[in-house]
Amino acid sequence: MEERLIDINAVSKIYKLYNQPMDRVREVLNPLKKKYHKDFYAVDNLTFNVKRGETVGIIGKNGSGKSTLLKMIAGVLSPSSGTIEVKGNVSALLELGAGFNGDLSGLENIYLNGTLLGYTKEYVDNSIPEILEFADIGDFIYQPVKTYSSGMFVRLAFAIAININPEILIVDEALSVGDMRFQQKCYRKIREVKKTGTVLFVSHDTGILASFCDRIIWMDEGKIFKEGRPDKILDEYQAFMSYDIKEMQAVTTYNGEYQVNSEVDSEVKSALSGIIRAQTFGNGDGFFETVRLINLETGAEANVVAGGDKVALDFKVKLKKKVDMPIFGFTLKDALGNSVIVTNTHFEKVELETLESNKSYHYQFKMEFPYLRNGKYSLDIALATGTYQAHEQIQWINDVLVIVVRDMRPYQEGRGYLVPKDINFEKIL
Ligand SMILES: Nc1ncnc2c1ncn2[C@@H]1O[C@H](COP(=O)(O)OP(=O)(O)OP(=O)(O)O)[C@@H](O)[C@H]1O
Repeated sequence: MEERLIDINAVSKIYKLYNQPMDRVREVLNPLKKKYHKDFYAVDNLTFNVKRGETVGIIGKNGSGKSTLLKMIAGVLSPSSGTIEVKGNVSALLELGAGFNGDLSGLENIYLNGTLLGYTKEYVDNSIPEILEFADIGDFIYQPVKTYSSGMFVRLAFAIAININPEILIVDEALSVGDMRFQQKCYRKIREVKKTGTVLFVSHDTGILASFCDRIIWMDEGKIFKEGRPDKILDEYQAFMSYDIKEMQAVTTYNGEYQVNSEVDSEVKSALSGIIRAQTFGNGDGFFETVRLINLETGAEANVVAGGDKVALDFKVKLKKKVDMPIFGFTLKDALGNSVIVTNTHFEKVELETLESNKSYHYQFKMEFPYLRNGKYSLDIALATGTYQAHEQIQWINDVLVIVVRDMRPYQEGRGYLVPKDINFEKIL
């Protein structure tokens, strides 16, 4: 059986909320023990576990209870009810500078933190060279940490947390402060921790979560609202954050039945076969009847494309009600859900007529397909009404199309996102 490193059972954290500060005193002094407070559940009866080798991302809007949960796992806060069992040493990066004494130098704080985490002086002595190298803040290590910039703070905190070989690493949004190079260095280290232990992550960066996490827990009002694989949960979360939509309906993908061209090899076939069911949301005033990517030279449906192909995103919509100020748009995403192309009729400066009720319309976005690295991509399509700044979704469909990009030249593995069409290498004399 896989070993559980974190076991959380019916955990709640309740805060007493008073309407005014005096109510707290009134409550203490009241001879009849009258209540002057309301119970507020920051974390409400949560149960889940995390196994060794698993990385779990925690998402949710501000105030949904993420930090409270991580603090309880880290042992900084105690739950009001329920049990938390943690096996192994925990290293937590919670609020910036938590656990630091501002008047002590960086070096003294390393010892202070080491002791707080239960390590001997010898152990910390041995870890010092690695910590200093990782933090890379030079002579500032001898200065009081209250003089540090927020970036320096996080460098030192992370260097300590990661270099004492934690089995459970908890990172609460802290990394967003460091610069890009430092972040990359941290992510490499986090991958190492993941091999033998577990990492719990709070971040608003869905790209990072998609590339790191095996599982996402979406919290809302102190409860688990949804949990599952990143590709399933993160799209819905983004829709929720942008449009306040919590439930998407499942629809069958429009291109679920592929007529895979016989020249296409088995690798492409298998990429196309694992298609996820598309999900949709909107106010229901209209819907997409068909969505296809067409190769304009052959006229055929293009499930497999290469950079430079002339293609059209061809779609038909049917309106149930009249739609003023329509906007059509699409997003092409890579396999991790990162947006590669985002455009719409507003960006393309297209003025659209009012769409009449009970009518169907047929449009195409035509373009030369960009030169992207080989792989599987998916496409979202949407019809909205209003302006770019303030609009309502008529229908948005996630992952309506899955597209495989194939550059037929040999040895295309390991390329960056964009593959320039022609790069000439010249010797300058
Ligand atoms: N000491 C406290 N007393 C009363 N309420 C608190 C206390 N600490 C947190 N809360 C409340 O608990 C809820 C959850 O807070 P928490 O910081 O865990 O949310 P979060 O999901 O981490 O938010 P964010 O994304 O803003 O960091 C919030 O409504 C917050 O106001």
